[in-house]
Amino acid sequence: MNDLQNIYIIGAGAIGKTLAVALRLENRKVYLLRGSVDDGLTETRTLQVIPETGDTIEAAVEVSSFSQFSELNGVIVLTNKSYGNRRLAETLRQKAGNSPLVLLQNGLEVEQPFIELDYPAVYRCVLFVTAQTVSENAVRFKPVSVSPIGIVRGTVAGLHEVVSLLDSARFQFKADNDIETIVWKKAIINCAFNSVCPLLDIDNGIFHRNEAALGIANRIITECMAIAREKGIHLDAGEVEQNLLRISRSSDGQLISTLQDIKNGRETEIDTLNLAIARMAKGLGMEEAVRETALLGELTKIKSGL
Ligand SMILES: NC(=O)C1=CN([C@@H]2O[C@H](COP(=O)(O)OP(=O)(O)OC[C@H]3O[C@@H](n4cnc5c(N)ncnc54)[C@H](OP(=O)(O)O)[C@@H]3O)[C@@H](O)[C@H]2O)C=CC1
Ligand SMILES: CC(C)(CO)C(=O)C(=O)O
Repeated sequence: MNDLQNIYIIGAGAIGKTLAVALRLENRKVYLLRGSVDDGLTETRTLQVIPETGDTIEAAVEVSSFSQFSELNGVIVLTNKSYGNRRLAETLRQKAGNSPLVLLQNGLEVEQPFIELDYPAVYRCVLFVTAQTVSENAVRFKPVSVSPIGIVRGTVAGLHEVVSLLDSARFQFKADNDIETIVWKKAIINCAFNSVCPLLDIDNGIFHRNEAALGIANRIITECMAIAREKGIHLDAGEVEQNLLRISRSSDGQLISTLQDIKNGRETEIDTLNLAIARMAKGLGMEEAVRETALLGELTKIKSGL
């Protein structure tokens, strides 16, 4: 029997901590599990979430690791960086049983390792929030709009069940029946932000401040849309550009996660962004159509390894 009341959040980063606090404040049963380490420790930490306006909220959250659990019987929410998915898909397989997974991650093909290992229920979310770690137990958080969740593999009833378990006043979710289109739109925008900003070593505002940078973003949008079309996803280039500009204005001065990762010597998610587009293009015999997207991705990867 699956006890969906248990919510296991994997990855104690900016998003994982924020979600854990939002759910604890509604008395949900939350376990925050470390994604990159398994030190066998369990501790209760007081985590703080600092909004842009208004009062800081906080909650006591149990933080532990995989070896503390023989099974994860409930909803499993992935808030780890996408490059950890392949290893996590293997580590989790036995413990997860039939528990549904919800992926709160940027990028394309991030669900692939879980599909390959036959997880029975996989749901995908596109996050419309910004969260940044400010200290070990504090996160700055700005909800932009309600984050949609849709089905990769599962049922409509299952989708509504996970949405109602995760949705809360402070971190809102809704069910969406066309998540693939939203995933692509956001991923294309990230292909521009997560390569151009790190390569220029500049903040997210560059696209609304600099016409030449916006020109490069528009070429990336055009290239990626050609691949999206082949996958049956039809987007409007003008609308994607407007979304990119809106994010650029609203996050002026902020550094994109890939640039923060490079500055901190961590791996980046470029493999599930520009490099995922390049792999898909190769599979379709369309390498020439995505030359700039692929090149920017390769340069970003080189920069992260220097
Ligand atoms: N922050 C934001 O504003 C937004 C984030 N996103 C997406 O949400 C996801 C989470 O982002 P965010 O919380 O900001 O990222 P953080 O870097 O703050 O946290 C990610 C967590 O991933 C875990 N992790 C890192 N490496 C590995 C690994 N090799 N294997 C398993 N787990 C690992 C770590 O957990 P632990 O410390 O427990 O080991 C880490 O704390 C990403 O896909 C990001 O692109 C999307 C939109 C906005
Ligand atoms: C594009 C952006 C900045 C929007 O939140 C994002 O996805 C991120 O912070 O990783």
